[in-house]
Amino acid sequence: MTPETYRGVLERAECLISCEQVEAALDRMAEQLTVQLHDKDPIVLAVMTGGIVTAGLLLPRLPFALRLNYIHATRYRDTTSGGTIEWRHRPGTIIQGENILVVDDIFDEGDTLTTVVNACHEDGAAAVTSAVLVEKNRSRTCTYRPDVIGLVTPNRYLIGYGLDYHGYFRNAAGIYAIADTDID
Ligand SMILES: O=P(O)(O)OC[C@H]1O[C@H](OP(=O)(O)OP(=O)(O)O)[C@H](O)[C@@H]1O
Ligand SMILES: Nc1nc2[nH]cnc2c(=O)[nH]1
Repeated sequence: MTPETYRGVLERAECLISCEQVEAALDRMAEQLTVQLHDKDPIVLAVMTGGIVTAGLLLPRLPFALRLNYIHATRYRDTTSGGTIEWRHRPGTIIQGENILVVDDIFDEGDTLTTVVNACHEDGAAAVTSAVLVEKNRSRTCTYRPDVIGLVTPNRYLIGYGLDYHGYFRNAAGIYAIADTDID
């Protein structure tokens, strides 16, 4: 992406959620997760790639024994619309008999989290809890819902706090909706 394009996308984007609001949402998520998991010795699975930002911000807020690992299923692959799920890393036997916490940045159509949670059950997890920073306010065909949700946003294409546009803007400070004219 050229520096001009980068600047233009950011200038045209609308800030929907400030850093302060995201931090407050993370505090609330951590409180709920602490109640649910403080004595469960969970393995946290960050859903790569965007989920590492939410996981990284959440972990220091969780004052109990846990281990960190990752899982990688992707369906957007540098585009703004979802396709078929592609597996890049599935942890397999290490999750057998364990309490799993799956952490992702966004629940949009819901296919990614549904697939990841189902895979954890198939691979023998004792229990699976899920947490997402953002849920879009939209209709969806999947019936699964995350256990813990930080924020609810309008159904627009979002960037920031792990959410990318063509691989960029995961580091944007705040959650922004890109302009309709930038959606491809
Ligand atoms: O609810 P869904 O419609 O399935 O979309 C949610 C998924 O989309 C994004 O992942 P993406 O496939 O873009 O990979 P990324 O994390 O590398 O950006 C996001 O991080 C979620 O995992
Ligand atoms: N960056 C980004 N990734 C997504 N994956 C699913 N929905 C979104 C979205 O709104 N923004």
